[in-house]
Amino acid sequence: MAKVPEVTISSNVEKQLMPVIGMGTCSYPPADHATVKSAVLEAIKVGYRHFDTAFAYGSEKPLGEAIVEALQTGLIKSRDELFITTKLWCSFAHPDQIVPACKMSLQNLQLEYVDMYLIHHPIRLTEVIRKTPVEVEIIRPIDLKGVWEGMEECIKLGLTKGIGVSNFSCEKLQEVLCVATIPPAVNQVELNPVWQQKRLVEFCKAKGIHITAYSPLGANNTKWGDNRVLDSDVLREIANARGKSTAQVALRWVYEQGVSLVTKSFSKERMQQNLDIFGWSLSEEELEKISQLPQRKGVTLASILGPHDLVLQLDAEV
Ligand SMILES: NC(=O)C1=CN([C@@H]2O[C@H](COP(=O)(O)OP(=O)(O)OC[C@H]3O[C@@H](n4cnc5c(N)ncnc54)[C@H](OP(=O)(O)O)[C@@H]3O)[C@@H](O)[C@H]2O)C=CC1
Ligand SMILES: O=C[C@H](O)[C@@H](O)[C@@H](O)[C@H](O)C(=O)O
Repeated sequence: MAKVPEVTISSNVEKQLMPVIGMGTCSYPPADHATVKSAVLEAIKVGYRHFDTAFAYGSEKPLGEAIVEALQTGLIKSRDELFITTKLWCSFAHPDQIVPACKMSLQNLQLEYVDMYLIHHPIRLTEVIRKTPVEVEIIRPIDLKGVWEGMEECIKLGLTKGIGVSNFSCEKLQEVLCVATIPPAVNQVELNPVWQQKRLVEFCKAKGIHITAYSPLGANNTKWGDNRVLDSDVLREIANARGKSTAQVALRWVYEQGVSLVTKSFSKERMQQNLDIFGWSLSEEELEKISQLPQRKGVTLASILGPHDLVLQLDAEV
């Protein structure tokens, strides 16, 4: 079984070890409960120990059930062997609702704590939504100071070991850093060869915030992604020359940026392939070719919530 390297995350209260590759659980079209549960069990079997979920994905419950079963069947000996990340949905991004929302996620997951709790997006919705896009009336700016205090409270109550953010620009991170007693440990953002995020990577490095890349394969075959990564001629040529798949070249490039990554596959063969990116590295020449790829953000909040002014403003920040 593959052993995935770990990265030390040290900007929160305790030092944490996070496996550099995590399994995503957001699928499109949304997978049913049984499919998510069996994919998680398969992922544990092939060596994944880091799982990424969110209230919004509806995958907390099947992930929790898979963990219970993995413990019962001895696939893992203790819950501590896993690194579990979940996220505060925008509908609960209000100071009074952070602790209850975290407790609700823990209940879904049947866990006493998560390893990382992230603010999913820097925006608030005043209602719990059942469908997207949403009406403009329910969109509000987020009270970052109040919300971050709630996140810090989750650590103090032992509900989570670490706290962080997702989809935050340099500007939004700076706002959090100005009010934080406990700085964010992680910023989970879209990052891949066609959206390299050089400025954000530099900024986070300087501030000691660890980046986790999502959609490292460009989220092909989903509503929010496209095939620009997996259909890239440059990546395919490198892959052919190396005897690797295009996906492995993309994931290896992401890993070489000094970040961790969460990628989703519910196929056993691709799960294994996506873990098999160690023991070789890209050459200077290959890195140079990849750095020249045309850049465009793939995942936008407007594609989820609708093209409302505040949402478009956030999408324009990088
Ligand atoms: N914080 C945030 O706002 C966001 C977080 N995320 C998180 O990041 C995770 C991963 O990102 P995601 O957007 O899913 O995109 P990915 O870049 O991981 O791409 C997933 C897609 O690629 C396919 N795939 C996986 N491996 C391979 C391979 N080796 N070769 C060819 N195709 C492959 C999968 O299909 P198949 O299953 O059939 O293999 C799926 O269609 C999510 O599941 C979620 O947990 C994602 C978006 C936003
Ligand atoms: O309803 C909203 C969705 O769950 C949205 O938040 C996700 O699709 C997001 O892009 C993610 O994957 O994190």
